[in-house]
Amino acid sequence: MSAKILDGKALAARLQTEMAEQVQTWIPQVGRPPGLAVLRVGEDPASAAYVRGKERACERVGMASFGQHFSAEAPPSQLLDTILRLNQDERVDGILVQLPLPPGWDPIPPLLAIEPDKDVDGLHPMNLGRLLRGEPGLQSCTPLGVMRLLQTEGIPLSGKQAVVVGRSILVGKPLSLMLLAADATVTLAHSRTPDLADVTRRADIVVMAVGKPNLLSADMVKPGAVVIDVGINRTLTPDGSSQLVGDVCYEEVKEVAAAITPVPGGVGPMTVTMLLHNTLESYRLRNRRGNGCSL
Ligand SMILES: NC(=O)C1=CN([C@@H]2O[C@H](COP(=O)(O)OP(=O)(O)OC[C@H]3O[C@@H](n4cnc5c(N)ncnc54)[C@H](OP(=O)(O)O)[C@@H]3O)[C@@H](O)[C@H]2O)C=CC1
Ligand SMILES: Nc1nc(=O)c2c([nH]1)NC[C@@H]1CN(c3ccc(C(=O)N[C@@H](CCC(=O)O)C(=O)O)cc3)C=[N+]21
Ligand SMILES: [Mg+2]
Repeated sequence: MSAKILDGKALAARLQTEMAEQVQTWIPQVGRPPGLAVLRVGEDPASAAYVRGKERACERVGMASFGQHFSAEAPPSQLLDTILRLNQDERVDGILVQLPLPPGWDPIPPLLAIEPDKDVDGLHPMNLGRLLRGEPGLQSCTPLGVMRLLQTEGIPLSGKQAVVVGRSILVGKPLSLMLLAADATVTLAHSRTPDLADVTRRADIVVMAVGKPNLLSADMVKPGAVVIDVGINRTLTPDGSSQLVGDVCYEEVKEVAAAITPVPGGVGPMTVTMLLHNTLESYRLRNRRGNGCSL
């Protein structure tokens, strides 16, 4: 038996089409499109590619993008001043700082400077606190994309054993809180987990968010489990071309799992889509207040 392929790319395309239609109906009521500002520092080629992808997606659904790029040698106060200006800019609904920042740049001051209502990456302590408390607020895009994919595919979470491998503030930790809120029993594993296979073999749902190719092999997966691969790794094939792979031995795990996300085409496109979703949510909240329109 071969696993059902969870097609994040197709779901992302569908959701983006819906959002594009909503944007077109709301622009006349609000008098402007939703706006997203993506801030990038330094010359990391992967970050540059992600930011391009986000800006393209923005334009596809009719949102305005207000990207800015800073040199790694620029004073960090330039980034902070820009954030404070964007906080006040009525055309901007979402602000995000692409991570990681270059060596020597502390991500905490910019993350704290972003107005929580415009924090579409969900990384401000206010929004992380809301997530922890189970209150409404902007939530991190990748975990949100994973949850949306699971829900759309009708995968039950309540009472299930969920194992998340990787405990970053961007992915693993917030995702474990969302799975917990959906009534899964959650285990959060990491590099100091002594016997990872023993932990993952108990799981009904395994999420890999590490950044190590082939870390999850078929013998580590319970037959019939659902496997979500968040990992994005660029590797070289024997013939020297570059290839994108996740954290899962995809070919062998898909023979034991009930369902699996591919890389590319799984979680990645959902991340970008949830960024647009958060920006739209922020736009609606900002324009609902007081002025009698029905967003
Ligand atoms: N598809 C998408 O949309 C996205 C993909 N990614 C990708 O997901 C991956 C994870 O990203 P991110 O969370 O930012 O990464 P981080 O590097 O911040 O975190 C990696 C986590 O993996 C853990 N880890 C490392 N080695 C092992 C191991 N051998 N066994 C178990 N756990 C291990 C680390 O443990 P410890 O805490 O002990 O160090 C850490 O918690 C990357 O490949 C990244 O590119 C990220 C964001 C979005
Ligand atoms: N502040 C911040 N927020 C982030 O959300 C954030 C970040 N920093 N830093 C880096 C990670 C990584 N990330 C991805 C986004 C899209 C794809 C994506 O679209 N992937 C496609 C393939 C893209 C390709 O071909 O290169 C796919 O998996 O199908 C992947 C990874 C967001 N991140
Ligand atoms: Mg993917």
